[in-house]
Amino acid sequence: MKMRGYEVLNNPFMNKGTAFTEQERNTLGLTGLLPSHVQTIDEQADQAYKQYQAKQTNLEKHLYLSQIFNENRTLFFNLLDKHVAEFMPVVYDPTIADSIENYSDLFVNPQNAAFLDINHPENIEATLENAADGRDIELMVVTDAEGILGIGDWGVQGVDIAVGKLMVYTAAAGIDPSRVLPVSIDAGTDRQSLLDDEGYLGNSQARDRGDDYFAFVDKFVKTAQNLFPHMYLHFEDFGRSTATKILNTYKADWPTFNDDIQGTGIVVTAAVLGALAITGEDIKDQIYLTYGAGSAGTGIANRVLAEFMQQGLTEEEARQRFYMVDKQGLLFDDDDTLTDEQRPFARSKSEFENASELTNLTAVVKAVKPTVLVGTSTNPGSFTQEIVTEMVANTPHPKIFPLSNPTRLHEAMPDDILKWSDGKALVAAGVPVDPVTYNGVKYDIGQANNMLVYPGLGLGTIVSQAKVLSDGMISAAAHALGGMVDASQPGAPVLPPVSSLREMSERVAVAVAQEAVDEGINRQTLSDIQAAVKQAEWIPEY
Ligand SMILES: NC(=O)c1ccc[n+]([C@@H]2O[C@H](COP(=O)([O-])OP(=O)(O)OC[C@H]3O[C@@H](n4cnc5c(N)ncnc54)[C@H](O)[C@@H]3O)[C@@H](O)[C@H]2O)c1
Ligand SMILES: O=C(O)C[C@H](O)C(=O)O
Ligand SMILES: [Mn+2]
Repeated sequence: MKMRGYEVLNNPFMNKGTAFTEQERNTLGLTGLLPSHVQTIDEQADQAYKQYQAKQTNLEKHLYLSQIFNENRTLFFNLLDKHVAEFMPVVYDPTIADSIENYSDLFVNPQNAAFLDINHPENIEATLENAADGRDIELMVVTDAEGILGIGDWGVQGVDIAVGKLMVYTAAAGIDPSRVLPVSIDAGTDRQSLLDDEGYLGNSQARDRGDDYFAFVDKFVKTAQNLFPHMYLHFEDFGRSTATKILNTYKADWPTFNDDIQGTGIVVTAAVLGALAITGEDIKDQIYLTYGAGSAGTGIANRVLAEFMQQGLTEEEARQRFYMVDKQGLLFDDDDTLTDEQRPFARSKSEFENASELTNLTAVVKAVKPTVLVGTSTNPGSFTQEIVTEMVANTPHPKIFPLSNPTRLHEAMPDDILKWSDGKALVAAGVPVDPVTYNGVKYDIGQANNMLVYPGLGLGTIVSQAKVLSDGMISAAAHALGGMVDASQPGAPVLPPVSSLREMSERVAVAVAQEAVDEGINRQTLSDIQAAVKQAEWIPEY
């Protein structure tokens, strides 16, 4: 039966609020349920923007926008579209970290998420069906919230990252918001403050990482694929010990994507390519140092390594140019605590005269003389003046990318890096930062956040209905993004600005869909890819 009256008003996918026309009010049983004046979406958006501006803190702004999201998706995305660069840090990173930390206290609405409970694997199918509520889902973002940004384990409260990533998918790539599903896997939490909190809304039990957990994930993936056979599945903020294992289990069979590993890998590869376009250097001459060799650190290194090989180096030659530092210092091959992902990058102690001293980043920078330094360590302030000065002494334009989120965890802030390097460093940061003026030059700082790429990657995969997300599609995305810098401007950023998110996403989507077609893994026939991508984009208008 067709929805009527309050059912319509309370459905965020259908609700237009005061913008329902007189005729719609008559046919949908809304007569008398709204004030008489009919508004346009632009009037609604203007009014909402004024209210938004009156809020004092970013968290208040975030909650206000969430309220509009909860009530009226079209208006929310129309507003977001009008103010994308201003709103992105409020709906997404870094403010989303505050909303996650306070989720249980602030809870008002489940936001159409699916809440899967590790204690009830028998409810997986019903949960997904209930949450989809008859909608044909083409994209899920799932998190178990073991490694939210750099802030760790937040249990069920991490569901907000799935909701937030999906907001960015629609804002950046026009993914239809009625065809997405945020999913939380509540596998418990090891955060004592949540376990001690009577108001905590998730399972108050230790996090499960055992066989039960992997069986649960397996049941979820298979049930979801069965219910929605064309779905693209995005994994977000899983823990270091499970993320790669899960991705590797499914990536050869279904279109699955891990944002921290693959999305970040693409963005940083694009940032390296952008930086090289600015300096005119050759990628093959770069020495690459990872600081913080977890999901993102190793994922990025693998993608950049693949780029070195694509540009002509053998794997052995390429690996010679990579070093990794984690808590213990430079990673060596005699260390039996290395993860499977770290091991291929470990070095031999015999390469160094002072191997036993290479237990901190400063000593390693002095020893290996990196030209590219990427921080995914969650260790704030670790890119010190001494390190930056040392890099400048060894390379004319060091590429320094502090990526740990949120802002308070950044390894260094761009203004300091530019000051310490006398304007020579090429910098990108994980969160948005204002331009830096140094010695009369304005430096725009690229935001090396995976949000620059995952929306377009998803759109390209969905439009082509690719059977899997292939390595070639991932590489195509990095090149599409890496080719967008304007190297002729002094102080140009190494990545395109967030204000051109839509253009970026479209470009990435076209490149990705084209690659799927070239590889013959598309399940959707596409004669004009550009047109198909454009046509797939949902527009936030009534
Ligand atoms: N900008 C982006 O797009 C982006 C994408 C993904 C992750 N990140 C950020 O990167 C960080 C790491 O995320 P992850 O998913 O890889 O987490 P992770 O837990 O998998 O990895 C973190 C790694 O850092 C290491 N580490 C912790 N403290 C350290 C220290 N003092 N010195 C050296 N290494 C240390 C840990 O041992 C671990 O290997 C987070 O802050 C996250 O927000 C940013
Ligand atoms: O969520 C972000 O802003 C980027 C990234 O996926 C992260 O985990 O930090
Ligand atoms: Mn993440």
